[in-house]
Amino acid sequence: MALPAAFEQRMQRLLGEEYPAFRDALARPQARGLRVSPLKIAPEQFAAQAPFTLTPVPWAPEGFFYPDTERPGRHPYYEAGVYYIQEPSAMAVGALADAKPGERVLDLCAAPGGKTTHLAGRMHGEGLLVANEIHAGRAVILAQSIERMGVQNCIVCNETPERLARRFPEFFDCIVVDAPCSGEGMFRKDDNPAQSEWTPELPSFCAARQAEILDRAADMLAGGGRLIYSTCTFAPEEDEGTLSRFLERHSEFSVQQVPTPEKLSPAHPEWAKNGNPDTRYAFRLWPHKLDGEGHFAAVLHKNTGGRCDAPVLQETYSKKEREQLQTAEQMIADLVKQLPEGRLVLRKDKLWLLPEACQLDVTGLKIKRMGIEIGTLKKNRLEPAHALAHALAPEHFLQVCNLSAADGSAEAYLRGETFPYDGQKGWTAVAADGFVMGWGKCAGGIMKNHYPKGLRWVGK
Ligand SMILES: C[S@@+](CC[C@H](N)C(=O)[O-])C[C@H]1O[C@@H](n2cnc3c(N)ncnc32)[C@H](O)[C@@H]1O
Repeated sequence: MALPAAFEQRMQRLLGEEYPAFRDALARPQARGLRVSPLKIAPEQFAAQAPFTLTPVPWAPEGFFYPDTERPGRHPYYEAGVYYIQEPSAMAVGALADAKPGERVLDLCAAPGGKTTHLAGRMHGEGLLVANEIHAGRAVILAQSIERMGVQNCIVCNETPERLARRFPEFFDCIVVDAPCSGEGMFRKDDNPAQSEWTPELPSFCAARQAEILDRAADMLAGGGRLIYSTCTFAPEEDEGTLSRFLERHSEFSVQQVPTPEKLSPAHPEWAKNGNPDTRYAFRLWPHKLDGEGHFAAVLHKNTGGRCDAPVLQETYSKKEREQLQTAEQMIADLVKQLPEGRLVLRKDKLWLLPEACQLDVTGLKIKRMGIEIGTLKKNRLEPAHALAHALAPEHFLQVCNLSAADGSAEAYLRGETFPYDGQKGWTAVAADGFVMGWGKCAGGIMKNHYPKGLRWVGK
């Protein structure tokens, strides 16, 4: 693989004797990884029963390598949100963030959702997870990832860090800034435009943008909270450089000394101009030292400051809407045995369930989704949302039709096929080996397929 000459020269200068090993690693195929969602199954349990060859990723307990010859991204379990396909090094970020149930967590640069869904798995549906993406198109993809992974306690927004910071000063316990960067760590990845877009000036451009994003993250972090800064680049002008300049501007922050996860290496303050010595507590992930791409990650601690609350949701409904909500509650009882705790809200004809931590006043912000989408109210019926099928465990549905991934019946469902089914009339959750993929509607011994048309396996 040909690399940009200026990049090679810099890396040769920085790595010295190690450079040939680094260069050789970039010529080898990339490692493949998937991260199991604890919202669906305990990772070790899945590894024991999975139809793939999985070996643990040492720095992320939910993560596993799989061989290049296998395709877990084309499997009913993927569609059911059992795992997320994620580059193995990228899993270090969610592991270091270590989000806890009940916390208020913000993923500020979140699309397509790799880190967000990792954080969500650690939170087990408790607390508030805000996933933000500045680009509208990418925010749609982020919302789809959240839906597929069945995350209940997330607000997905499409905002600038500035506008969010004005709404949520000193609010979050944990903020992840997986920053837009020069992408040098991804030069090896298939179909990655990083290499063709790279110029010698890109790192300083990215570093300036990272500074602005991190400053807004600092505004939004509560005192005592942690800020995780990560990139997928080797450039010290970003990485240690961005961190050092941040620490200069923010005396209220320090780099937290966390135990070094297996295979991760210390960062290099001496590589950055005026590098702060404490940036040695940050981590580098090297492709010649582990099975993964290049990454950088640091955990920062905010030593001073308060913890503020944000205005809560105030919704008022007309008499007609109140009646609609009441009817909806009865119709929900025909779909599920029990919904998680939360407040039902009606937005136009759409019904959402907001867990308590998600009941925030978000007026004026661009919101893509919030809590659990329950369904759409049509004349005298409720059409359940696809998201609802992903959000609940099978035991919560009134009716479940369990297909098998091994005999091809789950795949046939994903292709949109109708099939004979001797079940009760009505909406039925359709699962692959106990992992719910979507809805079907049973009538007269036939299961009508309600897997969304846009998601169907065409030609697969
Ligand atoms: C490295 S990617 C995030 C990857 C994501 N965290 C994941 O794990 O799937 C960086 C993201 O930052 C977004 N971004 C670009 N410019 C930004 C800005 N000025 N403020 C906030 N986010 C920005 C990009 O659109 C991109 O989605």
